[in-house]
Amino acid sequence: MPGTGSTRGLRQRLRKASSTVPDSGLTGPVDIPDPKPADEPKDLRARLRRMRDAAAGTVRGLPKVAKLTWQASPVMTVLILVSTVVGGLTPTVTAYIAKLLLDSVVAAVAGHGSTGTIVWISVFQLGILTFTAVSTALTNVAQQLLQERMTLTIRHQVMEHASRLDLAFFEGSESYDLLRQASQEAPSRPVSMMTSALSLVRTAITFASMIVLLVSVSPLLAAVVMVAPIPAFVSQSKYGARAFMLALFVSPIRRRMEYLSSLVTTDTYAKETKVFGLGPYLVDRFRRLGQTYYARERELTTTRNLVGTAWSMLSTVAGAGIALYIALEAVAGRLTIGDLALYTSAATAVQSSVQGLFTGFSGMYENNLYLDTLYLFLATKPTITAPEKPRPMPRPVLGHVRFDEVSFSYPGSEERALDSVSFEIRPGETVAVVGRNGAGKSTLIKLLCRLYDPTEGRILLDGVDIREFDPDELRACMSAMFQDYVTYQGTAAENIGLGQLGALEDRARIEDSARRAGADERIERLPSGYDSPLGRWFDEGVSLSGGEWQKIALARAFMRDAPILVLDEPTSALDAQAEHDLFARLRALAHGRTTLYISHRFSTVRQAEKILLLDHGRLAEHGTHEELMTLGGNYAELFTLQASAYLAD
Ligand SMILES: Nc1ncnc2c1ncn2[C@@H]1O[C@H](COP(=O)(O)OP(=O)(O)OP(=O)(O)O)[C@@H](O)[C@H]1O
Repeated sequence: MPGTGSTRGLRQRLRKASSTVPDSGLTGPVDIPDPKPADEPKDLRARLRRMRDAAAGTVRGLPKVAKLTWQASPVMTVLILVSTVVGGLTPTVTAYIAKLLLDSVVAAVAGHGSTGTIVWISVFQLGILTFTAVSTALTNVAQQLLQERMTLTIRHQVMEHASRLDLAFFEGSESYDLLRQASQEAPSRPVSMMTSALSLVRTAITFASMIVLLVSVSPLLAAVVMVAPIPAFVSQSKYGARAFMLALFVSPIRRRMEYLSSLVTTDTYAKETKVFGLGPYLVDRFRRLGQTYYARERELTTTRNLVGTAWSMLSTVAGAGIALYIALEAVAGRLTIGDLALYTSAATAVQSSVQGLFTGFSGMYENNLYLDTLYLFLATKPTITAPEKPRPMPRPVLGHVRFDEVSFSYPGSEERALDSVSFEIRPGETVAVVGRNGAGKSTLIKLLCRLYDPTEGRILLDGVDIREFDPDELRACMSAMFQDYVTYQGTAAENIGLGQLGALEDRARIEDSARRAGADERIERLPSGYDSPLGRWFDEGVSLSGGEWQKIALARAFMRDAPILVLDEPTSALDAQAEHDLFARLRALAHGRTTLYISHRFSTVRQAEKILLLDHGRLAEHGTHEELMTLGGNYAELFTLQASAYLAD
């Protein structure tokens, strides 16, 4: 099996697996590479060496899991441990009792044994069986409860950690897989890992105790039992590694299939898929991907099982020969009938132990891989944190903003989204940011809210570098509405109230914010007013129009009585009247607070006290509308372009 579970190795494997299918699934080939790894070990020794490495990596992962399990419930952990040891010894004890029983029956038949002994052995056998049944039931209960508890604990940890991570983590494409796996796949893994590890221990105990028992009866038998499963072992080790590689290759294919499926089955995409007639095409792509995936899986599963069976037939034939030999030995009186029975059950138990060792081990290996993603996720540290001694926020915050030679590139990108941008916004000023698509307007806002830190330069609030404040406190003095605002599946009141958690239940304030955003009239017409559920998750949820949703998002931004207000295209979905009304109100609303808004509509832009024009990340022009028009530059050109569209003739 490939490599150990080091963090770097895991990242590489994840990347390699996702790069096996370069296309999005929408076009391109639908093939899956042959799961036969290029560096597949050629001989048994190499395979064993690789397995040993993998085992070492997997075993290293155990202490962490044991700690997690112990933290979740010490009692259940002990219960499971005890039952594992007991469970491991049971087959051996049962086989030995069966041998004793047979021998005493034979002795009694021959006339030199007592029925009393037989009764005692039977009672003992019943005791063992009852004990096994009870301990199995208890283990199942403990395992299920532990599973639930661990899943909750880990999901809680993942959520808590995710809520602390930077925006960069969520916007980066590499982190996507990590977050998905950590939140969806990992929570159930620690218990599975423990279960696999314990079943491995149980199997090992059975194996060892059987061998010890057999050695005491006949060392030759013990040797035979150990040698017989080797062929099966060989084939398992070969195909186990391939199955793992296939699972790794298949995971990106499955993700693409999920995506294709969601395009056809999700309401948000339904309009486009219907109008563009994409349905049959997407369904066909899904089908073809599914077929390839199935063909690979079928090939491997069939070969694995057929070859595996052929090899284990060797074991079976050898086993049958030996059974015959032992039977003859028993007839000759050199072994007892009990020994014969013992050999039969031992051979079966050891054979299935070998199988169990593999299943247990590959289970652990796989679980460990997922757990690595969990640890990797939990080890991701946010970079935007409060300094050791954060500077207290000024009281009151005046809202004096200064960008000082600010440059910024997104992580992993060479291009500068902002390039040496310097400007100043005086307290209470209303500033509009304009520029073509991709000019860096939204980026500027993200930096101001400290969702990212500048690569160079600094941003000052009331004369202090914003990195000196606690980011949470800084954000508490800002309110924002983003381009891709959230439409919460909640009531109208909740949708607005979430803008200021402390006032989530403050109906008067919520209604006031709605009024300021121009959302009040629509909300009052809803069946249950502010208590009407919005969105389609609810049976009676109301579907709002794009503009109506935007007004709700604006109302949420107005909930906060913040000295700095940031709005990214606040009127993109509003009708002309609503936009006009909003800006009329905004002037009153913005009074005394610094307001920064992005807009492509020059009718609203011209009302700002200052206009910043970004061009390819650089601040190309700034000034009032009149100043920029007189300048006759880019702004004047864009403004005239838009205005001329209205005055075509
Ligand atoms: N999360 C991100 N990771 C990498 N690059 C990004 C990211 N977000 C934006 N960019 C890039 O940064 C540049 C500026 O993007 P930004 O969103 O600031 O533009 P914008 O002026 O707001 O555009 P628009 O008018 O279309 O909203 C773009 O070239 C974009 O491709």
